[in-house]
This record gives sequence, structure tokens and C-alpha cells, in this order.
Amino acid sequence: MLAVSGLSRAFGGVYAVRDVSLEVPAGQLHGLIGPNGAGKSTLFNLVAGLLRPDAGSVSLEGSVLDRIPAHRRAAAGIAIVFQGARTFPGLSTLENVMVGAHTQARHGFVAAALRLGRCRREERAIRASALSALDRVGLTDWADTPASSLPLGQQRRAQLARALCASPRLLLLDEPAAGLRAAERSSLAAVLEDLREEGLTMMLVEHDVGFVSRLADQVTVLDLGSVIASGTPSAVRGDPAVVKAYLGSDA
Ligand SMILES: Nc1ncnc2c1ncn2[C@@H]1O[C@H](COP(=O)(O)OP(=O)(O)OP(=O)(O)O)[C@@H](O)[C@H]1O
Repeated sequence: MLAVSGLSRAFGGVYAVRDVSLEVPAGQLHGLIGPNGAGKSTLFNLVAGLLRPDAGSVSLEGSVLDRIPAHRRAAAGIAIVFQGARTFPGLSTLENVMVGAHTQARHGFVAAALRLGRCRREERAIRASALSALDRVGLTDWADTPASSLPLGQQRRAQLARALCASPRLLLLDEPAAGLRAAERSSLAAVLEDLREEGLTMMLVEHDVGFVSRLADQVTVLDLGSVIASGTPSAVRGDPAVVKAYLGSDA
């Protein structure tokens, strides 16, 4: 599904991502872990087309994306839930999710304002797809609640629903569990497990190695921009290079 090959990107002469190659087969959940500053978010931005690489290539289902800008990669099926993403204040949970589907809507603001017939039909379809996305993340009962008044765990699931509304083929999740309490983490993990069961291909950046290990089929570990280990969660957790990167050279 996703193939990243020899990807590099430097800032001010320092590599944030250095010669990274990985593959994510369709339907798998791929974990990306590593200490602070390892290059995880930069790698996501390179895959989503929000940053240009200095070298290397990204392809989705065999199509090379290197010359494709971010908005066309989104249309091709790559969705990203950003680290620390916020909900739109003043909008209900359902409206927040509908914003995700509006990125795919064909009708513009003027048509929307005039509520033209075709636009109204499109609006109904968007509403239906937003309700279905809310159902997939277990937030149906919260549809009419102002999104900003939801507990953090539910806000994260609403952001996930917003990304799902765009019908992604590859979903990139940057630290979706950061700051969540144990029970909230656990229900988020259950939602991600359900999405994997449905066959959605995902990449997950997390600091919580236990959270990633529970969910991921394969894990890539970055340190200082480079891949230091990759494999199943249990193989990677026992890898001395990973232990050293996480705990320091005395580990
Ligand atoms: N836009 C930028 N300009 C300059 N340096 C950057 C930029 N983005 C990232 N970096 C640097 O690149 C390196 C990798 O950063 P990145 O945010 O990708 O790491 P990360 O693994 O996601 O870290 P964290 O776990 O703390 O979110 C860091 O040294 C960071 O300071």
C-alpha cells in the first residue's frame, strides 16, 4: 500500500529524517516510535506531502507521489490526524466531523450559502457520512454536543471521525493517545482495532510503546532520523539498539 524509499530531509544541515525506507502492506497498522526529535512527525509530513524531501521517494499503491502536492495526496486517500489537533470551537461534534467531508465536496461556499438543490443533496450526503464516521468511533450520542465541551478522549475520537469522513485509504495518526487517561487510551485503542478489522491501513506515531505494541502489526523505530530497528512489536522491544535509544547508553 505505502512504500517509502530512501527518504531524507534536513533542516539547517541537520537530518530530521535520514535515508528511511519502509513498507506498509494494505490493512496493516504500522507503528512508528522513537525518542523526542527522532523524526516521526517529519516522516509523516513527508508522506502527506506537507514537506518536500531532499532525497527519496513515496508511493501509494504503486503510484509515485513525489510530484503530487499535499491536497492531491489527500484526494488520493492519505489522511493525517495531527499531533495536538483541536476541534473547531462553536461547532457541534457532528459539524466538526462534517468539515472533514467538506474537503471532498464539489460545491463551493456561494452555492452552500444559497443552498442550491444539488448542494443541498451534497450536504445531506456529507451529513450521512459524518454520522457514519461518528458511529465508527462510538460518538453517535455526542453528535449534537459542542465539540469543545467533550472530554479529551472523545475530542480525539471526533478528530479521528473527521479524518475518516474523507474516506482515507491510508490514515496517519500522530500521537492520538497523548495526554489521555488510561480508560480513554483503552477506548481509543479499541476504536483503532475496529478500524484495522475493517481493513483500513494506518500508521501510528506514539510515545507509549505499550499502546503501539497492542495495536501494531509491524513497528519501525527511528532515532536521530534513522531507522534503528524494525519488525514485530515484541522483536523490536527486545532489540538492544532500541533499549539504548530509549534509556540511554547505560541501559
Ligand atoms: N520545521 C522545522 N524546522 C527546523 N527543524 C525542524 C523542523 N521540523 C522538525 N525539525 C527538527 O527535526 C528533528 C525531528 O523532529 P520531529 O518533530 O520530526 O521529531 P519527532 O520524532 O516527531 O519528535 P516528538 O516525539 O518530540 O514529536 C528535530 O530535531 C526537530 O527539531
